[in-house]
Amino acid sequence: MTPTATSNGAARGPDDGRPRILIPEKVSPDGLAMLEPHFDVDVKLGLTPDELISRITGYHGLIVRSETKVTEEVLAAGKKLRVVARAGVGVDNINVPAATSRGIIVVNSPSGNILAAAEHTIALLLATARNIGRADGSLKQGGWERSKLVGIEVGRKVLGIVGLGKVGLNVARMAKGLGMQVKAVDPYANPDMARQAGVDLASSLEDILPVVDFLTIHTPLLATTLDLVGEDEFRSMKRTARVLNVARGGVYNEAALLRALDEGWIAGAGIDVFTSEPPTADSAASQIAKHPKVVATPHLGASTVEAQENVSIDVCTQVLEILRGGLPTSAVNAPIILPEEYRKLQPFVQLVEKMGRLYMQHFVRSKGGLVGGRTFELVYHGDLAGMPNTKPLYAALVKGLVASFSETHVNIVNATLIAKEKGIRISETHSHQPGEQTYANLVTLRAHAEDGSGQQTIEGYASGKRLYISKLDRFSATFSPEGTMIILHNYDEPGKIGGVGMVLGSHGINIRFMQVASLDPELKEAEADAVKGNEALMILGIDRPVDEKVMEGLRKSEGVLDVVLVQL
Ligand SMILES: NC(=O)c1ccc[n+]([C@@H]2O[C@H](COP(=O)([O-])OP(=O)(O)OC[C@H]3O[C@@H](n4cnc5c(N)ncnc54)[C@H](O)[C@@H]3O)[C@@H](O)[C@H]2O)c1
Ligand SMILES: O=C(O)[C@H](O)COP(=O)(O)O
Repeated sequence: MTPTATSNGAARGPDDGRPRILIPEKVSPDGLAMLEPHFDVDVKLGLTPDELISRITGYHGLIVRSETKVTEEVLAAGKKLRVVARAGVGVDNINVPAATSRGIIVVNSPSGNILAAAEHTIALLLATARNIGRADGSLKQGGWERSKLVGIEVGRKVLGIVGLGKVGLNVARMAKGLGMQVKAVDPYANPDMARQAGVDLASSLEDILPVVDFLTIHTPLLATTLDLVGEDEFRSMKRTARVLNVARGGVYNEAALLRALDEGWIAGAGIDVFTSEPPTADSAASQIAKHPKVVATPHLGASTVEAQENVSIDVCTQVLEILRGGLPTSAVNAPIILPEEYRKLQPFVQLVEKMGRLYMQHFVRSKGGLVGGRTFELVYHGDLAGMPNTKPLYAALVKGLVASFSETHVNIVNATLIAKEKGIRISETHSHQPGEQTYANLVTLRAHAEDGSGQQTIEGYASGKRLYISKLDRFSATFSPEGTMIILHNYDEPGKIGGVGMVLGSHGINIRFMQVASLDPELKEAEADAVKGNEALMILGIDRPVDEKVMEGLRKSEGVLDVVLVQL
């Protein structure tokens, strides 16, 4: 085969035994210099998707930024690929599940560019306030427009931040330095950090929209944050307000943003990211980019010399480590369990992650707030209590809890750090109480309310590879935490099952299984007098997700106290 040129100018053949790394985007040389003594590093800019597919065979590592689409086809063609590194945060351009199924580790740099992204947000904030883009454009065209381009001051104005994570918190600190008042919405923000940064935490987006002069979103793009701000939200803002997006295209609905600008519901926008990049001709994204009330940049949030050095060193260190057989520090998809512990703990890792997800979906959503707080206790019984290393179970709980509100990828390496960042406290108890032999391999998850008002409990166990939930709050049950489920809290009276079956049947929804969980026998006696009849939980496994109409129908069924849709 023809030798390929390496980034340090040397020419080597691909078969000389050294691992090979392909870099199809501009990545800072600082990290690459660490790789070059050990591997063949090929920088090949401007590859088409087909060229990438045909070239990737024979490479052990691939390092990309946001432009390269690492599709299933690319991964399938990369027969020798062991690692895909994202020199940045977002991995939305990488098919992570396909990488996982092929055992390819995906790593990123979660913090290397956050300062750059925060500073870019502030740059857009000031540019929208002072019409910098239009003024610069007009002057370059020979104009001298002063009276048309009078701006506003940002000092003493209100900045609303949605998503007070790494970037959001830095934006908040910088905005305070500009003399702004900062209000933030983030159900999982760390209140201590918010207080220290001088940020008022609000309970909902609706609360802040009418009062903010600027709004900036710093959440990941998830199902729950797609179109977070649409027509209704824009209409509820001040007509003088301006919005900023240095997160991901899609957190503001682009069609709604265009209307809001055209019809004067808001005064302007500073936009760095779009749903398609570069925006396709005539799309809402391209009209926004060209709009006179918009200052637009081509996804430059992370494009500083310093940020590019940071992310390059971050990911190249990990590529080096992985290709030498070590563990990465920021793996997006690495197994959260080490091989030697895998066999014994694997079913429990899945169980505990599902218990975390069930907790977030059942208790948190059903009560409309974070009633259970962030203090958790994991109790291991039976054989599990004797396991010396339960770190994978701890990591699995953090993963299950944060999955519903963050795209942060939790693994055994970063779980403690992420729990700390999110203000989640987890204690682990190895229960060796006598007489527990019958509870071999049982796990109890307890959530303690912050105000001391009580606790919620989920219990589960694994039998071989099968997982079961045996207790949900005050109710005893036996069901597999699998797929889509509806959990109804109801009075345990005759006729309930028929009523619920009718509602689901009328919408053509098949029931896969049904379980009635009754009040824990010990509680039953104590509570029997206090409640109107007995309460029960009805757990229905269904064949597909249902819409709000079905949920509303179930809520209206007689004797139903609460209904929650759970996806596990
Ligand atoms: N434009 C760029 O070049 C650039 C550079 C860096 C990061 N980013 C993007 O910025 C975003 C934020 O990055 P980060 O590092 O701060 O992430 P992060 O995970 O540290 O913070 C995200 C925060 O959003 C919160 N959140 C999630 N859902 C929410 C909701 N519905 N309402 C309110 N808050 C919610 C989470 O609790 C978390 O605190 C990511 O999408 C990232 O890809 C863009
Ligand atoms: O997710 C990120 O890290 C940013 O969006 C930056 O993307 P980039 O590396 O393509 O600049």
